[in-house]
Amino acid sequence: MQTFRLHRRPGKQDQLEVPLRGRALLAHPMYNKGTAFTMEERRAFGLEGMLPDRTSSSEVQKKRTYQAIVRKSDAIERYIGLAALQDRNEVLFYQLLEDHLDEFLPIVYTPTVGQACKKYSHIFRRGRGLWITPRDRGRVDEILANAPYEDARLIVVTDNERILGLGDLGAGGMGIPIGKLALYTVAAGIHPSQCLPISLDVGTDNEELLNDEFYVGFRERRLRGEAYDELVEEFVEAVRARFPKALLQWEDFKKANAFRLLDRYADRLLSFNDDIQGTAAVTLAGVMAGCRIVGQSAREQRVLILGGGAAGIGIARQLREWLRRDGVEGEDLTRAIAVLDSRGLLIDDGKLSDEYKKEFAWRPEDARAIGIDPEGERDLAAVVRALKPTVLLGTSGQPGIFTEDIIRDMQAGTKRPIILPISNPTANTEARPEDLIQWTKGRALVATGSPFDAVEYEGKTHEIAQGNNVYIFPGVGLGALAVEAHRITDRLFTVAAESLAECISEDDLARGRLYPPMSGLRDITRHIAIAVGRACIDEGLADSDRSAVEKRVDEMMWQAEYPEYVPI
Ligand SMILES: O=C([O-])CC(=O)C(=O)O
Ligand SMILES: [Mg+2]
Repeated sequence: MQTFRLHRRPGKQDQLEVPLRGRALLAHPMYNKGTAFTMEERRAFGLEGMLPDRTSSSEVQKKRTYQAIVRKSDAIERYIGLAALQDRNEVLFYQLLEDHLDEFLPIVYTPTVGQACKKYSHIFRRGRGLWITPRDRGRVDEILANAPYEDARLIVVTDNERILGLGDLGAGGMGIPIGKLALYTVAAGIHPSQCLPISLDVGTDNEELLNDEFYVGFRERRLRGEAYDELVEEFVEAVRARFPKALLQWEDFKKANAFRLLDRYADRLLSFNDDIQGTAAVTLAGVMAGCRIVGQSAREQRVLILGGGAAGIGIARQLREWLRRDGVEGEDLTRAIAVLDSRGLLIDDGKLSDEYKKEFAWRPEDARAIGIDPEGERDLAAVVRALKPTVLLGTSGQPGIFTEDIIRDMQAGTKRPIILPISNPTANTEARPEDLIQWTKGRALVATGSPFDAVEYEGKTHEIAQGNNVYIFPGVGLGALAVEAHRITDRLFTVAAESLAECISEDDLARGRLYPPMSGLRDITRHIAIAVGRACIDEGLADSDRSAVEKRVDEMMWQAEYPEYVPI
């Protein structure tokens, strides 16, 4: 493996010692500058004659490339164009992403990334990241040794079984770790060479994929049970041995595996589950903002969560702590949070098979106390009528399930309902913001998981903020890495949620926004990272110097710029 040594020169362009020449340099996505190579660099690195004459300034190169992308009218074509750019020139890719975050985030991330995952085998160009299949049992470490860089600090891994709200997408799920890591670089400045996307391609139960002649993944039914656990175990041990400083983010595992793996490895590996913990923190911050707007405290809230999966239960845990901190306890605490799965309100009637759901199951007498017959109707409509929630959260992936009737029933019990249909991508959202605003005559406070345009209602503009874990995971990751934390806990996500809430201005709140504008993502991430880093030290999860956290965070945040190249 070649060494690229960077020399920082404050006030001047950094210098990079580059061990490559000629074609190898042009073909290296991390170090290729394309037409931005200067005449001196072309001479020094054997590139003369390999590029057209004129050196582009970074500005001109960005402008030209931007136009080449936005010329494509189709979102998936833009995705393909950006992915190709990432594979050709990473500095330029990150410059464009940062300069046009509002425009390109919905391409490299939800919703378009969902489409790209679905079509993965049909649009496949070049592999990125690593795949591990059941055939690699016994030699996972050899696969990790093939990572393009030695110093992985951030690993996002999926087994593809619950990609966004789209379900089992087999090998196509790789788009998600790639997209999440691109955001780690944009938001937290984690250097691209320290990011490693991994797919545990353990097969798929998606018939369409199994029957698709173009399917590029491991064409078998999903590995399950002990064999699955053994493969994951080998994988985790190989990560610990090869990348001892890395943080691992579990992403888009289906609920049972999501909870099991998080619990099993939380004490052995610097790791967290983004869908359980990241989504919970971003939701808490949004609910806190909603309460500030309506001038209410936590203890005045009744929360209904539709979705008993990773996100729903994670949110319930984070909100329960929030209520507890505000003095809610005992039965009041149980009855302040209703979680509904596909069978309706979770009730401990001896038929609940998922262990993690039991935490939030009501006793039959609790249900009766609000007028729900445990043996009778306990679906969304019935529970909304009985509970009169002030906060309605959707993590079910079921489009349109928050109907007009349900929202009207909710509004009968609260003046300004807080409603977050956060399932992704766009087509899986539980309700469209424009409908929610209309049905509630402009009173609902709304945020969604995927991006939506602002809604005009009776001359007023309602901005729809995006309640997506992208506000959280980069800051938690950066903060933990900056202080070399050895563990991640739920408490750090509470800190992240509170720090995110601090970034919302009075002006945002006055406009009904539950989150700050996405364009400030880098500053928000820095703010969260500093708070998380300090919390790691306070909680005994890291041994670093508390007064140095801010400096460490700033040192870690890479900016996508070309250094000057010098030959070794
Ligand atoms: O990827 C996103 O946009 C948020 C997320 O984690 C999910 O929906 O699974
Ligand atoms: Mg996810």
